[in-house]
Amino acid sequence: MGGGTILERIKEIELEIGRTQKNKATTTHLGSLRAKLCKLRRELLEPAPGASGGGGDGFEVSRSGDARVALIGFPSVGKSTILSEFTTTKSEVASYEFTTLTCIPGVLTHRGCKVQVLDLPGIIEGASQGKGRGRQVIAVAKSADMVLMVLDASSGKSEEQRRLLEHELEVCGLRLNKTPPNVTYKRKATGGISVSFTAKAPSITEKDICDVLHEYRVHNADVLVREDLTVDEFCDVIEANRHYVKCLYVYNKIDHTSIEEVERICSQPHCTVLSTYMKLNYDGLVDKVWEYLQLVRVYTKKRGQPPDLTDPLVLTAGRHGTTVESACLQLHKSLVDNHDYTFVWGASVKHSPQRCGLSHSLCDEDVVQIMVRKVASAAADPFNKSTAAPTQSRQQIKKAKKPLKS
Ligand SMILES: Nc1nc2c(ncn2[C@@H]2O[C@H](COP(=O)(O)OP(=O)(O)OP(=O)(O)O)[C@@H](O)[C@H]2O)c(=O)[nH]1
Ligand SMILES: [K+]
Ligand SMILES: [Mg+2]
Repeated sequence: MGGGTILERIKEIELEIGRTQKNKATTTHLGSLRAKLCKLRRELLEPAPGASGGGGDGFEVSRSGDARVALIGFPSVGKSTILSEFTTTKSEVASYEFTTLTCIPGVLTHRGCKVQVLDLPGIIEGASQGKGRGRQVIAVAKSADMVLMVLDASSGKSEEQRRLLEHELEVCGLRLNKTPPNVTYKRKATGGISVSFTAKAPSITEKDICDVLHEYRVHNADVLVREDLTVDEFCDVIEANRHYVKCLYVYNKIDHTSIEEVERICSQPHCTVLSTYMKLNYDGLVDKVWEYLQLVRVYTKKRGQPPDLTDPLVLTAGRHGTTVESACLQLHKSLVDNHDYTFVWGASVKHSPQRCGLSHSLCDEDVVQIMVRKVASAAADPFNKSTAAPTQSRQQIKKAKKPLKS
């Protein structure tokens, strides 16, 4: 035990987990094996100190547009065809595998938003361990707001390939269509371990949590569990570097499958079908992507004028949030510092317009008129460029307004 390469040790532990029957007597052992596995996988992914880290030839494509979608899939499932059909960029399409060797960006414009779509080389089993260009591809997937996992519905291997790819992404710290566990974990300097539950959690016990913490050599920490979670998910909380990404499974080439198969696919969650040959379900795919990205378009308006409906601010729930504050930040930081209130029209308010504070959550197609505090001679209209934005900070203003107590 303990010897061999990281990969060999991972294999060994996976085998042992497979061999160990799950029962009361073995839960501690299984928990500690799981935690060990998590640690080893992290070691595998983190380049050794001093090593180049497999970098250098990563696909650094700069982020542009309002959201980023990555096309992930085995070779020749039709990723480049999709990029070429749905964006104005043409990516080379061919019947042989590994046609695409690098990351090719395109832009999909929908409802006034620009979505960056990235075509990528095909990945295969073992990608997470550096097979092919797997690691670079997965690094791009991590940077995306959404993954389109493209599968070949005509191959008869789509389900197997899907499981393999899910495993590769999982091993690299991606969590598809999951939300971060609702657990607070705080390390401390002293005081030992304290675990409390505010919800029933049949999948994990206090002892499991203590065992995992012990494995991570954590001896002082507060843990508050607010929902049920597994030991693996608790390891995710400790590792704290997981990427929670939406994933839509796109079964392409349905021109080569039966109606029954199409029906089977469509009845599964997070799945849609496509045929680029017969141009089938293009609108369905774009609608799904739009639904998953949950982009919030916010139109700004100046006092006494109609809103500007041509150029929305686009907010994303995952990346920067969808509050009035996020909208202000996209325009200028001073709008947050000097924010007085914002008039909001639209679905996020009961009465239109409604005065809202910075923490108010906006909905798609809301209209906002941001009002800043009147400070000295500066005007309240942030969109009027002829009047300089107030330079005093909120604290300064508060101080100035506070009557002196004695
Ligand atoms: N029957 C059928 N074939 C398709 C469809 N979409 C793409 N193809 C074909 O599938 C083959 C592979 O397409 P590509 O777009 O190059 O696939 P890829 O996933 O980008 O492949 P790599 O870059 O090699 O990973 C090409 O011969 C395409 O013409 C489809 O909807 N139906
Ligand atoms: K190909
Ligand atoms: Mg390609």
